[in-house]
Amino acid sequence: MRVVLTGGGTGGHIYPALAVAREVSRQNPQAAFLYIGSKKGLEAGLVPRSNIPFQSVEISGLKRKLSLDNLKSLWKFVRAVGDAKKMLREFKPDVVIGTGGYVCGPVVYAASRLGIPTLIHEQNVVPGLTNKFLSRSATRVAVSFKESLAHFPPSKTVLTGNPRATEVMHGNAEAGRSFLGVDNNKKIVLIFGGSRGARAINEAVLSVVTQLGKYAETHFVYVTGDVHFETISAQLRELGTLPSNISVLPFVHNMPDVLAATHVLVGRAGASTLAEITALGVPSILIPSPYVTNNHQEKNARGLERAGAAHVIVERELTGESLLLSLENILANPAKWEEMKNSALSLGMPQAATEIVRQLEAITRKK
Ligand SMILES: CC(=O)N[C@H]1[C@@H](OP(=O)(O)OP(=O)(O)OC[C@H]2O[C@@H](n3ccc(=O)[nH]c3=O)[C@H](O)[C@@H]2O)O[C@H](CO)[C@@H](O)[C@@H]1O
Repeated sequence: MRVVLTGGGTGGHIYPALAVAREVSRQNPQAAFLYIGSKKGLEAGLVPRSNIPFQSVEISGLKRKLSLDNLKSLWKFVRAVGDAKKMLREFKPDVVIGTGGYVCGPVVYAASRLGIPTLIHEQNVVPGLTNKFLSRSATRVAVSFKESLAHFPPSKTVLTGNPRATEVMHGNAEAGRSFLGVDNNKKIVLIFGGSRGARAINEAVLSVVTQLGKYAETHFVYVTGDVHFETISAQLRELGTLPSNISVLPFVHNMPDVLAATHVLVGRAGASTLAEITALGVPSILIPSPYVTNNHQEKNARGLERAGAAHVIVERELTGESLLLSLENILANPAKWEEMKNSALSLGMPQAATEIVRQLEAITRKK
């Protein structure tokens, strides 16, 4: 099978595409892949690490108001469709998979124009603009939540879940612990603010970081996000020596292993993160980003909270103290932790990638 993947901007769009690629490879070791992304998105750095060839088209997002910038974006879109068609004619894929973000637009659209079967995957409850636009021409639409079914044409839309759920099931807790240098007798609390890091979470953690030493049975893995790492490191240096039960990292590239070893997650409520922690049954404290379309992260997070899998702190109420209080509530209460774990597991869809590959096979056979 020859597969073109596209999706970009943030990890939440890129990792699902890579997870589908890995599942295709597991089932079909001869499969060949090409990833088409944007040089400006995180995909330009993340995709080459996974040994999938990467090519780029130039694209920018549309603003909601009519403007000169929008005309430029439209022109870029038309040019990117032309560039994508050339790449597709050369690679000759059997199927094209788009996982959201602006860059998917021209690539999936070009594939449809060339008569190549396409599948788009939507990670969020409320679909992004690009996927809404593409759903008219795509062969199949795969969604992560049943609430999203109503946003897409019923005849071609299926509920699969998010393929990252399957990916993290292949993680190895021992490998995660050994990567972090944490032995078996400590519980791991993992803190990260989505794929780009989150200033508000970083500030809350910084304000209480020197107090973390008192939780001697716990190891804190504090992931700042690449762009924030230098600033945070400088601020931490000013605070003097850090407690020994904390590691500070810019980004984690082996998240399935690290998550498999995680006892409690503190983080944003991006769709892929939630798919991962529900598949594994990791209790969480979620601080949804208020800076996203339709406040969709809070909707994602409240779903977990209603099920009893997470505690939600809205960003305006986030302080170092509110975070510690909420953490203590879980760490000091094993029965509550167990309950949250089981509630998270009840929401998990660990077969998602397998189901998506089944859909891919169905649409390529129909070609
Ligand atoms: C601010 C913003 O626009 N956020 C959106 C973006 O989030 P974002 O990309 O932050 O969110 P997600 O939580 O969906 O995905 C993050 C992915 O990056 C991985 N990861 C993260 C940190 C790290 O150090 N290493 C690592 O591998 C996570 O394990 C996960 O697989 O896309 C999501 C999926 O469309 C949306 O739900 C989010 O609302």
